[in-house]
Amino acid sequence: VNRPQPLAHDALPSAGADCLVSAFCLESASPDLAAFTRALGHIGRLLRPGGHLLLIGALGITYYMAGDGVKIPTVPVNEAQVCASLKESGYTLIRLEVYTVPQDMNVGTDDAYGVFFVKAMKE
Ligand SMILES: C[S@@+](CC[C@H](N)C(=O)[O-])C[C@H]1O[C@@H](n2cnc3c(N)ncnc32)[C@H](O)[C@@H]1O
Repeated sequence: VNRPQPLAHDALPSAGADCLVSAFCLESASPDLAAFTRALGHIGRLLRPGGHLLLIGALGITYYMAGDGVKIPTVPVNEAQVCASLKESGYTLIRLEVYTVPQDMNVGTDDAYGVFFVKAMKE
């Protein structure tokens, strides 16, 4: 997702995909908010105009543990930043839902305060 063309050029129909699903990837693959926004633009190139993006991600997350002592740094984003990044990358937001993580579910594997669920359309 850090590359302008994330997949081989013949991996999808030339018109682009109807729908793309990305879950808990962009905030872990992006070093900062600018890279998060660029990644949204990169994956958007895989979609046909009018195609839909279902994007799921963690809110406010700065790290997650991927195994014993393996701490993966992440970019913390909030709802407003996700909306702004989508707009900047050529999507129309259709729906945004947020799940707030209850305190007692925080067991130390990450520091997200919530999860966002987005449905957006590629312009
Ligand atoms: C927290 S895991 C989420 C895995 C899975 N999508 C899920 O929801 O359970 C983050 C995933 O992001 C993906 N990822 C990390 N860097 C990436 C990159 N530069 N390009 C594409 N995918 C990447 C890897 O597959 C990694 O397993």
